[in-house]
Amino acid sequence: MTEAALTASHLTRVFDVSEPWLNRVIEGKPRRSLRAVDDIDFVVPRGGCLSLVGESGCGKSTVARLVTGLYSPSAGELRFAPGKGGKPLAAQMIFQDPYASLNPRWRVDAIIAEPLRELRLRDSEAAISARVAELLTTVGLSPTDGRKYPHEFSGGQRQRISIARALAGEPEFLICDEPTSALDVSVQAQILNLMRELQDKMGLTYLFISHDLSVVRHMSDRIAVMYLGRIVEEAPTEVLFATPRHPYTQLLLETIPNVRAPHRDRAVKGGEVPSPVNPPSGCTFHPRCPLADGRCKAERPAVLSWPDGSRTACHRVEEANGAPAGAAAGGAPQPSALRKSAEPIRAGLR
Ligand SMILES: Nc1ncnc2c1ncn2[C@@H]1O[C@H](COP(=O)(O)OP(=O)(O)OP(=O)(O)O)[C@@H](O)[C@H]1O
Repeated sequence: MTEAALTASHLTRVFDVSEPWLNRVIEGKPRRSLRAVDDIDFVVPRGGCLSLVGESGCGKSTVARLVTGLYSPSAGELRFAPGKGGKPLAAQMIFQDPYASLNPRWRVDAIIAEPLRELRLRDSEAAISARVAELLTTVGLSPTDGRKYPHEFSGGQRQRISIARALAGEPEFLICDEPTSALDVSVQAQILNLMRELQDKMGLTYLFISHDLSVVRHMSDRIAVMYLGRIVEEAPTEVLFATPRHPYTQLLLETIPNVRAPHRDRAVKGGEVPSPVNPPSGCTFHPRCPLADGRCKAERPAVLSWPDGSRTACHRVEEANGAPAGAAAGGAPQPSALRKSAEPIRAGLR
């Protein structure tokens, strides 16, 4: 059993998406709210990686912003374990688009030095320069690259610069929001390998966010699949890939091309994600679910925990499996043992 770095309990974020007051008064329209994150529980194991996966709009980035403190929860809570030396756990974010998140007018050494200066982590210019050079080397760049500007680098190199800047703040916890989705597949593998190496070397904890199960497969100890603001399945990575239980997880897995069907259509089948402003009744996945019946339309499924460490919110899974002695409703999962260091991620990922 591993210690938790972060525990989310009943985490909820509701946005007010009402029209302006005057329009509502004139046109008699009611207030409208959108449950971007709807009562979710998860644990990020210390020194491990939990990935959140799902289609666009399912609430992944909102969770990332809640964890970084950019948004506050509408309900529920986030509990961080203490960091090194009893200090609050230091978290840093790595963004999807390294170009947009790097100031184009600053040289790379100034970009990486900024957290060192702001957090007063080094007390002289010489010490700052030495640390910047060390960080550039750590992420596989050359200390002389510090003299260049972001536009002089490729996408993968820019993401290395973003990682170096994030590491400059000496974080223990990195929140990675689609860090490789703007990169070519072969470069994605290099960045994922670098992130895993850094995790092993520095004992970093990751909350990793992606719409692509194949990207998170090699990074994650556990994977949580989100749909319309809820976690519909959460399991140890190998369990999720070997025995995906939820019909939505199965749909997501079908979109991963494999050796036998490399050109498989990557769109998730079963139609569009419904509007979270006016979500479907019962199980919100029922309009797209090939297994849905009357109960799914009427009744919201509870989250059940299974003896293999997975959790699902699906009536049909519950009916197909019975409710075995080990299954229990609700509650945040326990952090389980972390994966062993695996083979390097190959170019192509899949
Ligand atoms: N500040 C906001 N105000 C109103 N609605 C918001 C706000 N931020 C997000 N939403 C809505 O919340 C839902 C979840 O959005 P979120 O960005 O978290 O999803 P996502 O899974 O990260 O999608 P993507 O991969 O496209 O970023 C969406 O319907 C989105 O329109």
